[in-house]
Amino acid sequence: MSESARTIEGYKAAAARAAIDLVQPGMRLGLGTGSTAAPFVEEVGARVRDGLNVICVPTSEATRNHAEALGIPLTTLDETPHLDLTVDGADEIDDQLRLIKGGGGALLREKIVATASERMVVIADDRKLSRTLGSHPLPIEVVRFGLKATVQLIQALSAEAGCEGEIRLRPGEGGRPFVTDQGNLIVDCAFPKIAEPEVLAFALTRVPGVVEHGLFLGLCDMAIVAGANGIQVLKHPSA
Ligand SMILES: O=C(CO)[C@H](O)[C@H](O)COP(=O)(O)O
Repeated sequence: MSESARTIEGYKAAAARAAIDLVQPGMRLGLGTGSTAAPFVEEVGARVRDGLNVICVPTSEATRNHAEALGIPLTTLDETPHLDLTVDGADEIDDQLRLIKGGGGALLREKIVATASERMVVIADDRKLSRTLGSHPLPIEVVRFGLKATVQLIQALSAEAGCEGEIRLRPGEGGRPFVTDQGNLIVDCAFPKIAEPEVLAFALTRVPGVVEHGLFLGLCDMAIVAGANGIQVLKHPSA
């Protein structure tokens, strides 16, 4: 691993360590997905081994496997429909704590879990901060049926919402498309500048083949962002 990659991993771990201070005994937690959420899951696992009593809902099968291996008590939203806190990563964060998520393909469960939570806290390294969303392609989860028609409609309605760019089906292993935990596909939309995320989000709700999109708007209460100058905590104006 190069020096800069090691540094980025260090920032992710630092953000995860800072977030563990928000966890209180008895909490119902949502556990995010990705390389920044993973050290947070490790932190929760270490606290559980020390006797912390929490119950957690994972946002993906990968996180479920990780949490199970660490002995973290797990539940489901069917058993525990309301959570106290979800801690997750993000692909991009703007200054209003609007997010792009789904780089790891877990956006649907991540959005369901975040929405079921009293608070959502994002942990990230400072490369994820952005003045205007769009430096990371926007992932959209779509059903397999009618893929071409769905992509064309995403293209047309996104253009009306001021966003144009290449839309690619996310590749998976062995030349096959990537398949989400829900059995759907992901298309990644390279929209260089999403000036009005709410307008684009509304446009995408009009596409029947879209299951969910990776714009997380009004969901994130706080972002813990680590970088060369240490940790910065960004709070949503309403939090
Ligand atoms: O949305 C996600 C997974 O669907 C992740 O939170 C996002 O992709 C960030 O991942 P990482 O922490 O590995 O950069």
